[in-house]
Amino acid sequence: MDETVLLTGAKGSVGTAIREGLADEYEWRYLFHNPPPFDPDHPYLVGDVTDEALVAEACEDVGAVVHLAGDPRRDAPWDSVLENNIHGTKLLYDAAVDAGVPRFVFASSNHAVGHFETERKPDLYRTDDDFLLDGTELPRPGNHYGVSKAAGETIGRYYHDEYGIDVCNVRIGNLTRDHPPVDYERGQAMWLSYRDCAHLHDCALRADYDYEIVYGISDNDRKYYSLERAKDVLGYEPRDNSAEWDGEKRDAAGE
Ligand SMILES: NC(=O)C1=CN([C@@H]2O[C@H](COP(=O)(O)OP(=O)(O)OC[C@H]3O[C@@H](n4cnc5c(N)ncnc54)[C@H](O)[C@@H]3O)[C@@H](O)[C@H]2O)C=CC1
Ligand SMILES: O=C1O[C@H](COP(=O)(O)O)[C@@H](O)[C@H](O)[C@H]1O
Repeated sequence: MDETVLLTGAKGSVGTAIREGLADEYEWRYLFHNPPPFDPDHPYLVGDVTDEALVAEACEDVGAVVHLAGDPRRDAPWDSVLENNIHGTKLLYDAAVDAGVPRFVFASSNHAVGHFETERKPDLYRTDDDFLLDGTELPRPGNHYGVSKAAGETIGRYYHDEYGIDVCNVRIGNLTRDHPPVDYERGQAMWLSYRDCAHLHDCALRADYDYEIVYGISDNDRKYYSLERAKDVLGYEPRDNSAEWDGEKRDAAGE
């Protein structure tokens, strides 16, 4: 893509994985919540996604938005997710369609479907359990934060149907740098490595689709989220698998 790509939440963990992995692939415009404590390698704006004038400026002459900004806490209070996640996402969609942006990639979450786990855990976190969610299921949020992510997906559905903007919702699992979460079966089932995170977002910026919900995890043996949609529609080719880690990385033979 030759046009500028707006990346909100650019200083956060997911933003860092994308900036580090795809720095040279796009003409980025970063949106930081606060002045960054480093010298960014691309132009940037500073402010809040609920600032309508700021997001209008941020979306000018943009070919795609990757929207990560929000309160990521699983126990985030309702006031915060309502303002930062739901209202902020709605305002950014408004700005994007007003500016004629053709594509919007939204950071959804595993917590949008968290209550599918309630009657199945801990078995579904284990390799010998066949249960898989594939993105066609209705949301079953596990907390108010998950409600806000399901709302973000639905806001995108509306803006896609009403205005024709391409939308990809990435239900991100558990992003951790260098290795999967230790002593945390759920986290190992939904681990997303930094390089797979960058690659998945690269795919979401390049592929052809209309409205999509995909799971954003590495190809973990323990997974209970299907990767078929991400692979078939986006061309995602994950390279990591939490099963290859046991304190340190093991080779394919498990040694
Ligand atoms: N890290 C993970 O494993 C997962 C992350 N996600 C989602 O991905 C996105 C990024 O998450 P992380 O990078 O982990 O979080 P983070 O907290 O590291 O980064 C989020 C960034 O958004 C900014 N932000 C928050 N509210 C804002 C607002 N109103 N206006 C402008 N900027 C604002 C924060 O200052 C922060 O820099 C979030 O939407 C989160 O819900 C979803 C699933 C898993
Ligand atoms: O949506 C998110 O999910 C991940 C994984 O959830 P957890 O409850 O197993 O930690 C979380 O780490 C991240 O902060 C959150 O935004």
